[in-house]
Amino acid sequence: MSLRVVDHSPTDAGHKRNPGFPLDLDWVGRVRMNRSALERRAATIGTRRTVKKEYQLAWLLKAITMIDLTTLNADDTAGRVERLCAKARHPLRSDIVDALGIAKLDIKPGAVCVYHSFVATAVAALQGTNIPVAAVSTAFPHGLAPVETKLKEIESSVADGASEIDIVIERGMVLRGDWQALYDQVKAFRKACGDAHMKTILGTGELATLTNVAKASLVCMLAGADFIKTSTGKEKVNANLPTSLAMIRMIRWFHEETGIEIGYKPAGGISHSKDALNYMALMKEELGTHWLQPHLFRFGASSLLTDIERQLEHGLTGNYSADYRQPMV
Ligand SMILES: O=C[C@H](O)COP(=O)(O)O
Repeated sequence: MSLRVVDHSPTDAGHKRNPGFPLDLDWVGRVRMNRSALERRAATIGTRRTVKKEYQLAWLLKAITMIDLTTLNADDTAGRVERLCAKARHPLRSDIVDALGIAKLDIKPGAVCVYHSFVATAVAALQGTNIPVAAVSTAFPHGLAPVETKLKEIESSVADGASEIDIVIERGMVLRGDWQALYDQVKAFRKACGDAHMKTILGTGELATLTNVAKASLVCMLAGADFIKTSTGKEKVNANLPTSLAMIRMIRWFHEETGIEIGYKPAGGISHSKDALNYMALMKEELGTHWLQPHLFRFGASSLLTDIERQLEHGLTGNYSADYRQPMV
């Protein structure tokens, strides 16, 4: 099968990391989001445009390179994390890779994402692959621990080899409108991350309004976030398209004002290929193809890869295989 595959190599050469900026409360005060307008716009994604046939397979392969392959369960074990890392090394069955003729592309996920306790296990299991390990540090998923404890957790994750840190903000700071407290804490987290890239989880389903989501996005970007991320996957409402639109528009505004490109990570409940394609279409339409690269876009997802693998097989054979043929962990 001849596949028109878009460029999968991460081209982050020349990417300037967010240095952080002073807290501009006047800018924060000017941020407003209109929920019904965002919902109307989001509803058009996936209806007006779809990618089909070999283009769809190419988009799905690209999606794999932007997945943070995740396990964040209370019953995680070293064995489960090792199996997840084995899947990260070989995200697609070899018969699918051969049939698509994509062995040379060496497709790998964006990162493996685990709790702090399993960072060392994942780093060891991924040795020699260049796949980064992301740790959810700072009292994930609630974020409610003394700041010193959270800073220590970040430092420990970095010491164990995590090169990406997903921090969670205290939702109460947003609900109280205490932007200074949020800024100060996220800035301290960024300092503790050092060279590790910081993704800032907002817990959007618990922030009450899209204006709050947008203001919190801005404050986190000003404080030095490399990525803004929707959810922990543990809130009642996780990633969705209207919320994504609010965050993506803040990324665009921030870029217009500062020239700095911030990454976006929707997370929680993204388990179908169609969802992945919708998020990618949204990114392309709002920020351009340039943003569809692993250093600027990630899916936080525990089961998306399984569905993508099934869709790729369906694209090749016309049949859907049973879930057990694409086991995750
Ligand atoms: O950050 C990642 C999320 O915890 C994954 O959520 P999920 O299990 O709903 O895919």
